Amino acid sequence: MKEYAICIVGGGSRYTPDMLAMLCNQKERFPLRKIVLYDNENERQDVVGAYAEILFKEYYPELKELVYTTDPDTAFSDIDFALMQIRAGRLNMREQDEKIAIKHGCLGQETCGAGGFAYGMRSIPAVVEIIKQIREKSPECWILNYSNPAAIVAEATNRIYSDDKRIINICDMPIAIMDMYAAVLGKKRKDLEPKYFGLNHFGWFTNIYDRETGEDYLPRLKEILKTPVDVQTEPLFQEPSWKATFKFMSTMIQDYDEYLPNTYLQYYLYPRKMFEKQNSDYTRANEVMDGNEKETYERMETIIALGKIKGTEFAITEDVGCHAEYIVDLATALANNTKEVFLLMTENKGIIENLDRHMMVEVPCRVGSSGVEPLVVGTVPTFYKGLIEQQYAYEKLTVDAYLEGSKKKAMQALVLNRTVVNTDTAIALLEDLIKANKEYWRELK
Ligand SMILES: NC(=O)c1ccc[n+]([C@@H]2O[C@H](COP(=O)([O-])OP(=O)(O)OC[C@H]3O[C@@H](n4cnc5c(N)ncnc54)[C@H](O)[C@@H]3O)[C@@H](O)[C@H]2O)c1
Ligand SMILES: O=P(O)(O)OC[C@H]1O[C@H](O[C@H]2[C@H](O)[C@@H](O)[C@@H](O)O[C@@H]2CO)[C@H](O)[C@@H](O)[C@@H]1O
Ligand SMILES: [Mn+2]
Repeated sequence: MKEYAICIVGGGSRYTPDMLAMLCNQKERFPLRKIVLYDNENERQDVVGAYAEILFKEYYPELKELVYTTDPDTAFSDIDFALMQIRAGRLNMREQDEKIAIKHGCLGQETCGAGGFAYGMRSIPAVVEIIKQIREKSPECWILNYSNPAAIVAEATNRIYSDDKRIINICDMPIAIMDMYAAVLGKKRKDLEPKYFGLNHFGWFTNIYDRETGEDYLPRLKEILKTPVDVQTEPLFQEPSWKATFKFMSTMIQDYDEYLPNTYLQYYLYPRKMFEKQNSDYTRANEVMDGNEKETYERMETIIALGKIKGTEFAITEDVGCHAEYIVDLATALANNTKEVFLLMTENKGIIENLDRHMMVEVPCRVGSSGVEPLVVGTVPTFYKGLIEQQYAYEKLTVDAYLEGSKKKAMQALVLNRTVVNTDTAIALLEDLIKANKEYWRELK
């Protein structure tokens, strides 16, 4: 079996340790000769790198090469896959995004509304530059992007690298939701086959079929989920904000009982309610910095001090979470031509007949060694069409604003976002976001 070389871009991410564990677990199916970790911050990369040395010595002795570096030329030479998970501006800029939006009476959220807009304007140049550097060194490698806001990054990369069919944008939220469906049905996620349409963080499940019997569980799931369920599928979901998100799904299903919504629709369909729930002094960024990020780094530092993982409480298990699992499954499908179906972002091209052909939709796609083949959806009803078109216009205008350096388009994008709406708010918000993002955004005129 061919052995591959992969690079994790944003190697200092709090998601990297689980991804590395997943690569160890999957070595039979997806054998590797080289793993590269690349980050633009030395201090972070060195910690994850030192942790990876211990992990691979114990769990992946067959691996020929581990490289951890902040040099892009070293990182991107001779690789078959780049898994990208950068956070331009890190979590302290996420905190700014959230708090500036709240100050203006809007929802403060990482990927939705004004926060997602600000993050998008930082992510586009960073991701575009990294892709350019990767293509100089490894023109054929698969680039699998998780970096958020994925909808905006996908729109930008599709416009800027329109001929490059080896860039794939992916999100784990739909499968995290499917893990929850599987749990309440007493099944495994891989027993289920979804039909889904929409944009990233803005979509609906229309059917959940049993892969073996063909039964559609959607009616049963709607009944079950009208009552809030306590989701236990990921340790992270025990945090108060995730608990509240999954709990709120029941309200959405009671109000809209046609399809099953992505959790992120709560922000667009109930922006006032979501705004009222926020704590302007302590947002999700604070929760993550004080919680998951800190714990992840402390865990790696403890392991480095111990010098071992096996035989300790940190020994890796089969279950390393769906974020890592999904991206490694996707890489495996590309490498081994498995033709598995994934929910991915892809150019519409008629898959959803009554929507713009160039829209970056999130739909089921078959994946094999020749790439991504989206599966037909058909037409979508007026309510969903209206919502999607407005949200896509916001995403498109955000990318236009970046490409043209246009303040007018930036303002128009914000007005179109259902979490902002008012023109005076959009203008004031934009001024504050420009000031906060001086170091990251191109100049808007
Ligand atoms: N698509 C999805 O469903 C999904 C799911 C989870 C996380 N994410 C995304 O994954 C990313 C990582 O999240 P996190 O919470 O681990 O963030 P993090 O801040 O812990 O890690 C991101 C890493 O990227 C590095 N980085 C930033 N800019 C860089 C650049 N230009 N070049 C190289 N490295 C750079 C940072 O130094 C940091 O170590 C974010 O974009 C997040 O939104 C996406
Ligand atoms: O607030 P955060 O940073 O904890 O999460 C924001 C991300 O939420 C989704 O990803 C989930 C994922 O669905 C879940 O399975 C698990 O792996 O945790 C992730 C969050 O930490 C969402 O899809 C991402 O785009 C968000 O960045
Ligand atoms: Mn996502």
